[in-house]
Amino acid sequence: MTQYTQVELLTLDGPAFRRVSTAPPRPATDEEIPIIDLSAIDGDLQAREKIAAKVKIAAENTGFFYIKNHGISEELIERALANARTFFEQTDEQKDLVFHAKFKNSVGYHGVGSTQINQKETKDRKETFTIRYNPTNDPSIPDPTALLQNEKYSYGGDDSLWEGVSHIPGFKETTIEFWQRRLILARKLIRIFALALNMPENYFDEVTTHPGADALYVHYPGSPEAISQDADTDVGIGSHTDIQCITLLWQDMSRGLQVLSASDEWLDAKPIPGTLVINIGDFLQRLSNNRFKSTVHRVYNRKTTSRYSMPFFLGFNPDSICRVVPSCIDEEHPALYEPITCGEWHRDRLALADSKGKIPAAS
Ligand SMILES: O=C(O)CCC(=O)C(=O)O
Ligand SMILES: [Fe+2]
Repeated sequence: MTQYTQVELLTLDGPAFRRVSTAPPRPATDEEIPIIDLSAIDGDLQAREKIAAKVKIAAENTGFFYIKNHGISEELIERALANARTFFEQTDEQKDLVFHAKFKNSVGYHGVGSTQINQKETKDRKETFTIRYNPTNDPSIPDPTALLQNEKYSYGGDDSLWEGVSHIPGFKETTIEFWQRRLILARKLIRIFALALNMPENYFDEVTTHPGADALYVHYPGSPEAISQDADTDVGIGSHTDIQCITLLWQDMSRGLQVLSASDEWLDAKPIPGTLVINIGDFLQRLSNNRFKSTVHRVYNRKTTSRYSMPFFLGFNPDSICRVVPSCIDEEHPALYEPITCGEWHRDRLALADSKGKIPAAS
């Protein structure tokens, strides 16, 4: 008989609990985590509606899917990965040149065990390098000056962040280029999500002009020997949901990403070459009146070798008030949530994690 335990999650309304089977993770079926082909995304509306129909099913089911033919070149991804490796292979002193506490908004370096995304589990066994939205790098912003003058959008400490990694050839250029390509792709995807919510495809355009856009390099070190069950730094990243709208994740071939299925079982979200993993975050779940699922996931790297991943988190403009999407409201489904800005939401969620004594590295 299936046995269950519970995962406890931090939410602004107090702790939330999710039932989860104690069985080891199993492979996901093609329905549970489908592969969606984006080759027609720049075609006509009808082609995008077809993609949206597939995204809708995935969003209402597991909340995770893979995308292929997403338009970001393997060459750029390999170049970004090489930079991530070079960065993490440095000495602690070199990595601390970009120690997060030197900058605003937690950008820069967080060391292994310095974060704990799930307070009921163990410290995260990962180190990260984080950048956030910077209007100067956004190809769709004609004049970033006005935005930069506003504290809310100001990236803060940008130049000094790049100074701390300037000894790594091409690091800044490649990191920004990869961020830009994902920002462009994320904006296309959010249009697909608008269609999937039965709204016009430009519905979210006005809230993605200067959106939250956090990009991380993540290194999960290998463990020299099997990690004992009671070690206090065990998992790669504990069970959690992402905070903002959608996540675009590149993962290497190590495996270790596990996703909680609609039937409360852990699924292996195995790496598939040429794909990115897309998942929905809490803010989009909220705007969809819980129609689209922000799904619990975690990473276990219990191998002796390193695992690398490169997530990108899209939010909406930090200052735009967002309300539950009208198509998700009817007499039987009244709006479950008040309007709120994504910035406030993100800040409160990060502060909640911080109040538990652990500074989150983003997401
Ligand atoms: O490293 C991964 O594969 C996933 C990381 C993740 O879930 C996160 O950073 O929110
Ligand atoms: Fe995540």
